Amino acid sequence: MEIIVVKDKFEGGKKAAEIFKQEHDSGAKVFGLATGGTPETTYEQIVASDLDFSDDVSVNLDEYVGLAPDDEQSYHYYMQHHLFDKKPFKKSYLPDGTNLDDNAETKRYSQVIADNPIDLQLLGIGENGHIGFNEPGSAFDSTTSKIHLTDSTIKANSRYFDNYEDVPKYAYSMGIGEIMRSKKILLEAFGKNKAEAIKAMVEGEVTTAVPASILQKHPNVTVIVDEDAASLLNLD
Ligand SMILES: O=P(O)(O)OC[C@H]1O[C@](O)(CO)[C@@H](O)[C@@H]1O
Repeated sequence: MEIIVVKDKFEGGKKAAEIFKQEHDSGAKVFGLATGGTPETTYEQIVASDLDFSDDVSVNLDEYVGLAPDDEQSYHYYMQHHLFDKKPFKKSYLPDGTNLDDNAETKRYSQVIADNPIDLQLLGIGENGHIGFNEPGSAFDSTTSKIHLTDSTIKANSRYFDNYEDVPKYAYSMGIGEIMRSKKILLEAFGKNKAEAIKAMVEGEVTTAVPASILQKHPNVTVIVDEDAASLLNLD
């Protein structure tokens, strides 16, 4: 695991956008994308760059069950607003939150991922160590599934909603097994509230109690952390 410590999320976004450019220049065609507060500066930098995705495909990690693409809290809306409006891809895939038939939707999305092997997957990390929406206890070989969000995740994400009750309790998420099949993984974390999760991911035991810890077993992971998120690491 390569760890890059940056001053803040702005420097982190710049570094991440550089890595997108390098991978794109060396032939990456399928980009796995994330939502949440963490990748916002990365998308800002990508938008300001000369990167052109018009011949490429994007595959997002997750979507809330029950939210339609035009719902401002949906991850479809987030992606449209932060990236796709300004840097369109040839084709962009996200789980369909309006499909309430979870068997059909998870099967469909797993097929999308199988048909579009991911060259570079961007990840954030939850305070509880989740990647995508794969909460603690998720199997390391999981495929796309409907996840019951933990209280910690609902609380963390309630900052984007009027109140706690409005946060959807379920999400469709790419599985850990599918994330692990990405050729390269780029994980970002900014802020003190991510320090425990980063320490457990990098230096802790590989355990399903910390989903991100499985990344220790992936051959090509780069982690971009600011000084706060890196503050508990034993770096020499
Ligand atoms: O970046 P945030 O908002 O702290 O969220 C952490 C992670 O959890 C999620 O919200 C759940 O997938 C991701 O989008 C994000 O990478």
